[in-house]
Amino acid sequence: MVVLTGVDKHFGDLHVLQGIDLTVSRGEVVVVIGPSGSGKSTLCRTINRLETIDSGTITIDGAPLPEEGRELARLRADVGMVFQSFNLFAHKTVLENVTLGPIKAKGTKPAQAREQAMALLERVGVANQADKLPAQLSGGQQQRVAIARALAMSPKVMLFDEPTSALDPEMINEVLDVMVSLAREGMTMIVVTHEMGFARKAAHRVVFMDGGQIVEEATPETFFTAPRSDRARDFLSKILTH
Ligand SMILES: Nc1ncnc2c1ncn2[C@@H]1O[C@H](COP(=O)(O)OP(=O)(O)OP(=O)(O)O)[C@@H](O)[C@H]1O
Repeated sequence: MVVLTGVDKHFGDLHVLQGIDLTVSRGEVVVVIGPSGSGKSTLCRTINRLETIDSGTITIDGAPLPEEGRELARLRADVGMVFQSFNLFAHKTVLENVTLGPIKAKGTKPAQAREQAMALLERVGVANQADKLPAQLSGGQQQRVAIARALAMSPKVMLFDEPTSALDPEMINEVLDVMVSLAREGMTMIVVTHEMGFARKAAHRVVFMDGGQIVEEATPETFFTAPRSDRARDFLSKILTH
């Protein structure tokens, strides 16, 4: 379970997160949407400790987020993150990209890490690309490798920050399908996306952010048919007409 209480964050004068309270239960899939600049990425990045917070608390299964050192490495293993840009090591093979984390952070033996990585690559449908370099793969395949890499650490929660927005349209579904299957397997997920099809299919809850605040939360069904706030209504009318 991920719990944020009163999380505040400034970038200089910009108050980018304003008292965020959010609880994500184990096995829950929360989709975060909102206009550009509303703080969605920053929210993800604070949960993964890529950004510090000014005040408030963030806990994962009851443990507060560590600041530094070995504990930070443990946290990085607890939180699997998938970014818009796949962030794979260009000069390592697909297989090495997936084995590296567990070998370094968890001390997993190479043979065991390889076996686990092959199973994960199979799960995301790219096992036949294991010996290639990332640049030899399509964007959709690279993003699926990035998902496998995040899963390799056996995370407690997976964060996705606009995972399909850098992809050509025909590759979006292959990545979303992997995410839907993870959701159905009971993975705890926080997903920043404007792919409303994913939200409808897999989300338990939609969280709408604007101006660094959570303005509204509801089930996808309620949110898409009857948003309560004017800001959410305006936002939905813009994205759904695109
Ligand atoms: N490292 C940083 N330094 C200064 N300002 C930042 C930094 N990162 C983000 N910001 C600003 O904080 C605000 C929120 O950014 P954030 O990326 O969290 O929003 P977002 O909702 O994810 O937007 P988008 O949908 O465009 O990715 C924006 O105004 C952004 O310019």
